[in-house]
Amino acid sequence: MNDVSASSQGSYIPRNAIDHMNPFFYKSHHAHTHHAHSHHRHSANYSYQQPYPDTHHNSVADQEQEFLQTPVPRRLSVQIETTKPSAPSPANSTLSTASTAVSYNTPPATPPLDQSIPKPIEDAVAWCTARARIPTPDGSEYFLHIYENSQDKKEHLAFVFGDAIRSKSLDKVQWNETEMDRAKRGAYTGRLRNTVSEEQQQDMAILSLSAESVIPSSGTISPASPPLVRVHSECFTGEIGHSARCDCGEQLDEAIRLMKAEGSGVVVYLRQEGRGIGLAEKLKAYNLQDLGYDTVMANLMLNHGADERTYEVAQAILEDLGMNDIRLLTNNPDKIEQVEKDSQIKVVERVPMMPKSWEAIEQGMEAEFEVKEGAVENKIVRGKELDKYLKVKVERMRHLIPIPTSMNA
Ligand SMILES: Nc1nc2c(ncn2[C@@H]2O[C@H](COP(=O)(O)OP(=O)(O)OP(=O)(O)O)[C@@H](O)[C@H]2O)c(=O)[nH]1
Repeated sequence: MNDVSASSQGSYIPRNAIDHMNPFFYKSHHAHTHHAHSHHRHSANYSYQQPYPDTHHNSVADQEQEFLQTPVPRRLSVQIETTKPSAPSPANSTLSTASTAVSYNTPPATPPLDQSIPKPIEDAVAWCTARARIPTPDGSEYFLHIYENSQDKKEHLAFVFGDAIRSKSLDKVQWNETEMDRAKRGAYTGRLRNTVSEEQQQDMAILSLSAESVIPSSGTISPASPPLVRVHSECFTGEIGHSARCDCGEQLDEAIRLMKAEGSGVVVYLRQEGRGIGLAEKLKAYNLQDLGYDTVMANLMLNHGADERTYEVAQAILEDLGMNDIRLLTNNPDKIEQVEKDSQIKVVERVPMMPKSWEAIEQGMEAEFEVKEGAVENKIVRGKELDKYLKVKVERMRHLIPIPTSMNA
């Protein structure tokens, strides 16, 4: 476990990060992290580990194959040593690709938080502070819910489709509030109607709500089958930035489309950009990906875990929305485990999210599958970078998507 392997070329990768490259490692290891970490904190334990296996002996394809088979930690659970190891010789301190060379010879200045200190176990609580109707271009609509919570300061969101799904915390009557106060924060059933005349629009003193102002709900009250749920993590680049590096925008659109079609469902939109590492760190990871490292390795090289997301807030939001049995839109088995863990929520069905371009390839429709140049209205993505990213998710992050047979050849 603690042996140090020195390679002739390479970067500072803590040996333990390599030893523990197992997607199940975080959970199984958690119980004894304290001992393990306190040990590592006091022993200089860096190694100059090549990010890819020895380039002198294997072909690039062999190296990639070998590397892809190395399981990865869900979160990085090693301590970075405070004692600086002896400096590598210049020859050992360069990561290079055919066209680029990047110096990488200093250990990270800021060690990650000490995850060996057990956090107090407390249940997350989430409460809805505002809700409003959002009409969409095809004439359908949903209610956007904003949540605060006991775990962080971020504004997590829920897109709620259909009138049957209600937020308990939103509907709760607050002390001294008027019907107008409730209407302002979205705590009404049905729809609000425009009953304000043009003259009244200038008069801010009119703060009452008439009976005609609310149109009662005409929708179904209880959905027939367990509702569709998507627990989605923020991806600025994929959802707003038209990036073809990932399928996040396409997945969000598809989840919304399916829920509109069913007339019911919830997208919990978590502000966990970059699998929890944040946008700035994700951009750094993209630079490493441009140098040839995959999405998992790039995170590890930045001293992050492969996936640092947590799902307690999602559970709390789903519980507030009265969810019990759900059909979860995901390819990610880790997400299913995390959403169900110690909660009332049960994933009774996993609804796969097949990437559109892979679906087209599998159906022999690749030629017909077209992404309009500069298209922004639909977020269907395709391309070599997307293919590589998706393959890594299947091979190293346990994602349950069949790789098109033509890509395995
Ligand atoms: N660090 C990092 N994050 C990424 C990268 N590409 C996308 N993301 C983030 O990954 C998250 C989405 O993760 P995915 O793996 O696509 O999906 P998932 O939510 O785990 O699984 P599904 O439910 O099957 O979609 C979002 O927070 C994105 O910002 C990347 O290359 N590096």
